[in-house]
Amino acid sequence: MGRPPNLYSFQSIDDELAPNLRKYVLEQQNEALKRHGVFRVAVSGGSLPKTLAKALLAPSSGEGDTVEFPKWEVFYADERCVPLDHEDSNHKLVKEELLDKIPSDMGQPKVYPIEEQNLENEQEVADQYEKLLVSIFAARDSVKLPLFDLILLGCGPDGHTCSLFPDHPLLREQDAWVYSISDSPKPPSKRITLSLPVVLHGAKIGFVATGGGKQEVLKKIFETEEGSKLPCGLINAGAGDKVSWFCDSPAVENVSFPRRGSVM
Ligand SMILES: O=C1O[C@H](COP(=O)(O)O)[C@@H](O)[C@H](O)[C@H]1O
Repeated sequence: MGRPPNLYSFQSIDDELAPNLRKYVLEQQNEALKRHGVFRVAVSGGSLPKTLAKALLAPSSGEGDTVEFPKWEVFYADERCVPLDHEDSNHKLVKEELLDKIPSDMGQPKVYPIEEQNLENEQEVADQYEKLLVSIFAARDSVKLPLFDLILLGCGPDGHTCSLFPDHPLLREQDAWVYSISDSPKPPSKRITLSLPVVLHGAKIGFVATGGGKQEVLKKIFETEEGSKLPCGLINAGAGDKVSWFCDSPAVENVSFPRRGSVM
């Protein structure tokens, strides 16, 4: 590993974590817009969308602090193979927590959910999503991997992220951009997920992990050999300082890993 990941710890989610997450996301947005006029971001489900909404729906404080939603392209880091209005759908969650709450004068991002045909065939869903990514990320030139400007991830209490689970054979897969999983230890069992190489290739990777329920796994990830082999640990090891963790105090109370101050 080159330089270590950035670990931020905040006392309050509303007053500190969310404004810092906003600053971080908008830094990536502004850089991406300068680079290629579009901001391509992959988002997760779980607890992330709620915190992300707190960050992004706050009023702008001036230049450089504007969320330019119409220039965003939103993809899913993982998705469950269920209809888009099913309560297990990550898209439904992101829609309800964030997209539906965007004031109309801000405009909407372009969102890329999974296709709803053939949901019973998870491999088909993964293939369709990969085809979509190829049409966008490899429209002009062939590329080995899609380059997301930002990938926003959660961390499960078992150290999983996206739908990449501890000790699962998917962690060793290198060839496809999107994989299906039919034996997810966390229900629902059928899902699709970005591959580990795709996540590691992201320009920036931001984790959001909050609450005391994450403390044990974060201690493991940041302090132990065993934890460095968990999916989140593999991303820390493989992507180094491209990775930033946004945590609250209860999540990292006993984690002895150097913290950074604020993003500001
Ligand atoms: O199943 C999933 O879990 C992870 C972690 O969720 P959290 O609630 O512990 O933050 C999430 O990032 C992923 O998108 C989701 O499908």
